[in-house]
Amino acid sequence: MKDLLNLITPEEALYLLKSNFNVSLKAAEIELSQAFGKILAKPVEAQENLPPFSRSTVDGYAVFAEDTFGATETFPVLLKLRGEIGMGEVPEFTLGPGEAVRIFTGGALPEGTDSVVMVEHTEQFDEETIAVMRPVAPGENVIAAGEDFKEGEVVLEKGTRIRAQELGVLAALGYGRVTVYKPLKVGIISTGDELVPVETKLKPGQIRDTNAYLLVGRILDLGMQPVYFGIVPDKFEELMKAIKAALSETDIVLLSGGTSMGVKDMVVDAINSLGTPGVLFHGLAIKPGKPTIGGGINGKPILGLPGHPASALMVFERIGVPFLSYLSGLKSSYEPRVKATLTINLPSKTGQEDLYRVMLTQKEQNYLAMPLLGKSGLINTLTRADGYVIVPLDLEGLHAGEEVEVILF
Ligand SMILES: Nc1nc2c(c(=O)[nH]1)N[C@H]1C(S)=C(S)[C@@H](COP(=O)(O)OP(=O)(O)OC[C@H]3O[C@@H](n4cnc5c(N)ncnc54)[C@H](O)[C@@H]3O)O[C@H]1N2
Ligand code: MOO
Repeated sequence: MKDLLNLITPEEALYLLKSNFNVSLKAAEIELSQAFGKILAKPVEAQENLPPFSRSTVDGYAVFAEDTFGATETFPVLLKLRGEIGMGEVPEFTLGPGEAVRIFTGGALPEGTDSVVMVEHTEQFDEETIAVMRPVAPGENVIAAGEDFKEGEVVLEKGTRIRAQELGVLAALGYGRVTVYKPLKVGIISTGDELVPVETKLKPGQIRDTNAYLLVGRILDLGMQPVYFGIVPDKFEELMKAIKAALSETDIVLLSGGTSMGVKDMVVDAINSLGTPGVLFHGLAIKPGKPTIGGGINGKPILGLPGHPASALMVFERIGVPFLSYLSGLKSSYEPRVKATLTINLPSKTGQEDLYRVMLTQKEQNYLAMPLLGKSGLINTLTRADGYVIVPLDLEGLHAGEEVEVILF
C-alpha cells in the first residue's frame, strides 16, 4: 500500500481552504426568541440611553448628596420628605434643597437629586421628616442614564454569536427582531460497506454509523444546521451521486471514511472527477488524522475525514471548527480554552502535530490535564474527554508538569 506523500500542516490546510472557498451568506430578520446561537449580520446600536433614566440601585431616599455631608448617628441631618416615587412612575416634581423622596430599587430619580441614601441609614423623624445618619457621595447608589450603553453606541458588532448575554441586551434595548446570517448548512455523508444505521441489529462485521452523530452534535453546538445524507457503500457511482446531492443542498460537505490508501478508498477520485478545484490536499502532518482530504467543487468545500471516530472528530476540531467558523461570518473563531497542568509526558514526532484528548480535573486553584491514550478507532477517549491539547509541529513532545492550553469541546 502506498504511503501518503506531501503531507501539509493543519495551518497550510486551513489556508488552502480559506483562500479557495467563501460562502456568500444570506441574512434574514428573525424574532429575538429565535436568535439564540445565530450570528449577527449587522452591528447593533443603542437606539436610546440604557438605562433611559437615572435609577436607584437600592431602597431608600433620593437626595441631593451635599445635603447629607457631615451626617452621623449622633448628629443626623434632617430632610423634608416629599412623598414617594412608585415603580414605573416618572416623578413630576423637582426636589429642592433639604428635601428627600422615598424611592425603591430601580425607581427613577427626580430632578434635583443625585444619590440615594439606603433606608437602613435613615430613621423616620416625624410624618414629614427623615433623619439621615450617614452621608452619601454624588452618584452613590445610582445607575446614571446611559451608564450601561449610550444612545448611538455600537453595542454588538457584526459577526457576534448571540449567547444568553446578547439576547438580554437586545431585549433591554428593544430589539424584538434582529438580522442574523442564515446558519450554514453542513452536509454529512458516511462511507463504508460495513456501516449500518443506528437502529440496526448488527450482523457479523457490521458497525453502526457513529461519525455522523459525532458531527451532527458538534455542528449543532456551533449553531449550524447539519443535514445527514446517510450511509454510502464503497461504490464509486453511489459516492458520486451522494456528493452531488449533498453539494446541491448544502454549503459544505463533510465525508467520513474512505480517505486512506485502501483499494476501495475512492473519495479522492470522486471529488476530482466531479469538478474543480477538486482535491487540494490529501494528507496532513497530524495525528490522528493523517489521511484527511480537503478540496471542493464549484466553490463548495468538501472535507474528507478519516473513518476512525476519534480521527474524524479530532480533525473536525482542528480544521473543521475554525474553517466553519470562518465561513459562518463569526468575527472570531469560537474555541473556548483553559490552561491546565499536564499529568504525564506526551511524546511526538517533530514535523507532526499530535492532538491528545484530555480529561480535566480540578486540583486546588488549577486544572490538571490527563491525556486519554487510546487507538483512534476507540470512542471511549472521546466520551471521557473535555478537550484536547496540541503538541506543536516543532516539538518532540511535552513534559509532565508543563502548563498547556486545552481547547474544549
Ligand atoms: N495500511 C494502512 N492502513 C491504514 C492507514 C495507513 O496509512 N496505511 N491509515 C490508517 C489511519 S491513520 C486511518 S485514520 C484510517 C482511515 O481510514 P479511512 O478514512 O480510509 O476509513 P475507512 O477505512 O472507511 O474506515 C476506517 C475505520 O473507521 C470505521 N468507520 C468508518 N466510518 C465510520 C462511521 N461513520 N462510524 C463508525 N466507524 C466508522 C471503519 O469501520 C474502519 O474501522 O485508515 C487506517 N488504515
Ligand atoms: O490518522 Mo488515523 O486518523 O491516525 O487514526
